[in-house]
Amino acid sequence: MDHFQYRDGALYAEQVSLTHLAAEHGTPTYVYSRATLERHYRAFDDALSSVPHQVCFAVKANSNIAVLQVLAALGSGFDIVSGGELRRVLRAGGDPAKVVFSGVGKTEAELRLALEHGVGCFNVESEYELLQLDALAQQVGRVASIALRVNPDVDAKTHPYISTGLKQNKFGVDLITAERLYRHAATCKGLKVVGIASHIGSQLLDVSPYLDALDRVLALVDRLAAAGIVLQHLDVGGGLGVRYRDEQPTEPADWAAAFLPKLAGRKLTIFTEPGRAIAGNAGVLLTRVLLLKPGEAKQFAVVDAAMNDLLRPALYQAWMDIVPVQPQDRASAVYDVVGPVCETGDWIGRDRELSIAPGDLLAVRTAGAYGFVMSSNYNSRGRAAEIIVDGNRAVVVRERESFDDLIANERLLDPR
Ligand SMILES: Cc1ncc(COP(=O)(O)O)c(C=O)c1O
Ligand SMILES: N[C@@H](CCCC[NH3+])C(=O)O
Repeated sequence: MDHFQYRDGALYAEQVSLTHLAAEHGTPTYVYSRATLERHYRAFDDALSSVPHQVCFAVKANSNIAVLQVLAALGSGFDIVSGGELRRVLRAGGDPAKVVFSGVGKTEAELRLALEHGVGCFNVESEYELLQLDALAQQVGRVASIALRVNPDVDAKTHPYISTGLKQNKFGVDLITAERLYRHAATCKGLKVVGIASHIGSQLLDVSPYLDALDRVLALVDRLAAAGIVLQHLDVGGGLGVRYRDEQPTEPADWAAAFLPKLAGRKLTIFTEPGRAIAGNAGVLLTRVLLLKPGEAKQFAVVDAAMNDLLRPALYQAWMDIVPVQPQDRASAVYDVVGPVCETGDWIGRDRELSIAPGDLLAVRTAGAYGFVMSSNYNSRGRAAEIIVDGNRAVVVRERESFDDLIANERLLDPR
């Protein structure tokens, strides 16, 4: 359920007409709903309410500063993967003590920044990082709280590009190595061992890979405890899927009910890092039909949003729902909905039956996660505007990039 609903024949975000938003602010534009963000955050918070826990929103899914601000105000922590994401969290009023810092390639500058701001936990993903962090922490006179991100080698049964918990994936360290590294970390002056983390992939529709991963991780937790290394928290990662078409994703309450019994008898605070399940259905991408172009094999609807605005279809062949904002009663046809970018792979949807004409406004649904954040300036296109709706109010959080913005930081060679 989300707060994008039809009323009197037109699509609204909460109480705001998307037709009006597009008329006033242009397209392509991402629109987010505060109420949906809040409801999804609460679904995770409530699902874990029987145990000590911390929900850490995965900033990579949607790093819009107002989105982060809404979540921070609800008490959310954040899962970050770069210094840039840390800056955004701080700017949005997030508490660095509730931040977990994941990532396979943290730079020295990023580690220093995170140490300086006292992030809650470094989710360490390699031996190199562990040793580097210990040295840096000692250098700056701090102690870094750490978890090792373990790679439990389970098949999350998702798209290969978004599976992260198989041994052929670059993420985390295997369980045997992790045990050795924990024993070493326990002796390091710059480190405090506090937890363990695992994240096996994204857009997971079934809880069984989660449960398999958890069994392997808990076996390590118990082996460590027997060796005197007692962990305080278990970070189960994110990854719960959403419905793009007809998927039946597991709800947070059912997901929690499935795994919480496994923790009985252990005193572990649960961390989770959902991104898509919180932000996905909280956003749409508004785009206008530029023209209709009949071809010999296909009819094309050329719209003003392209793969630079929404990469998921081109990158993962992802199916995203495309709906008219003001459906009209006229003949329909089957179109490939494509953007203006000079790539055959630049499509938003294929073989879609739509009743549209040039100038019509379309909404790509479930675009609140991995939408704007994956956008680029390819073909020197300015990035889309971002608006957040709160009841009957709409706030432009980020203006559309102008052509001037695009070249503002570029320099010409001195004349010869
Ligand atoms: C370490 C980590 N945590 C959390 C997430 C968020 O995943 P999702 O948006 O699928 O919940 C990801 C992305 O897959 C990730 O790599
Ligand atoms: N960008 C991906 C998810 C990436 C998950 C990050 N580890 C998507 O759109 O589905």
